[in-house]
Amino acid sequence: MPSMIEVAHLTRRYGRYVAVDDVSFRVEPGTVTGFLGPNGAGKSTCMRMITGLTPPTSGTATVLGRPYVALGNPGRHVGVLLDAAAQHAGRTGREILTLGAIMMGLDRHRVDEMLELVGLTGEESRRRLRNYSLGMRQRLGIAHALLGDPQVLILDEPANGLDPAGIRWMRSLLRGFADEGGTVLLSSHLLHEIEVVADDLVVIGRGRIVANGSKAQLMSAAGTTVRSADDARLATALEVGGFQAAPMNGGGIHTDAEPCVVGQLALQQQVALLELREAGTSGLEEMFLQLTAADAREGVAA
Ligand SMILES: Nc1ncnc2c1ncn2[C@@H]1O[C@H](COP(=O)(O)OP(=O)(O)OP(=O)(O)O)[C@@H](O)[C@H]1O
Repeated sequence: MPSMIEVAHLTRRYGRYVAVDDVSFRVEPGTVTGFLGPNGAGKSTCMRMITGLTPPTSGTATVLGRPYVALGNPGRHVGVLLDAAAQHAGRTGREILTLGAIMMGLDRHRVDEMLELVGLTGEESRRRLRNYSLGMRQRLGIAHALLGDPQVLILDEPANGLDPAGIRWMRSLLRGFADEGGTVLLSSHLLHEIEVVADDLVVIGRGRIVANGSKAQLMSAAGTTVRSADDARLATALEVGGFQAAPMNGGGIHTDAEPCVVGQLALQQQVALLELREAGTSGLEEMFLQLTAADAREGVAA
């Protein structure tokens, strides 16, 4: 089956500044792909190029096998949420959805269905957007993206402004969408926000892809965490053995050696182990921070 979204060597320069640098990835049908990167990494610029809002300096992006702008009535194929604040502040939520429905040639009852789906009440739908909280704008944006019953969703930081219950709701909505064969590309600057729902991850730092694969692949490559009675001695033994050994926040060591190797080395060194496990999620977080730390453009000083 062809990829639903295909990005090939996408590059965008602003003057001499390279915001997106030779980015390539694919998003497969029936999956949620998390597009992860720190602030300023180039996620929004990529998504704007995929949806035809920003012309690339070079490279191509296709959705459903065509450039987005070449899709007839694109909202019926691809649901897009790029900036939840970008809607007209003087319109009510209901008006925004109704206009969308008219433009896409949809039955008006879709508007009520979508309002109900995203949990906006009748009263809320009649408020003007300027009086919406960020979370309500996100819900409305998701309703707008889903209005045309698309096969593909492209959502830029949709969890921004949602409370924990809202984030959980959104995850189950997106999971359900993908399980029924839909395709989701979802960006975030926070791993924990999307790792539960993502099947695949594309990690971007300073405009470049720094990791790309299934979550399971990336997790298994995420190494081992160990706590012992003598971390310094164990770390030295690991390094002598050719492995990396980095101290973790709050104690313990993160290493690229497998748990059985760490156990053997600890035995040789007669260092008592207190805890030994595959790093999994915490390793993924560690890897995300390491991969992007050198690439973060903002954040450290903030
Ligand atoms: N129109 C523009 N003119 C000049 N620079 C731009 C423009 N749009 C984006 N950039 C720069 O390109 C870089 C990537 O921005 P982008 O918004 O794509 O990042 P992001 O990963 O989406 O980050 P965030 O999570 O902060 O939105 C940033 O340094 C940004 O300042």
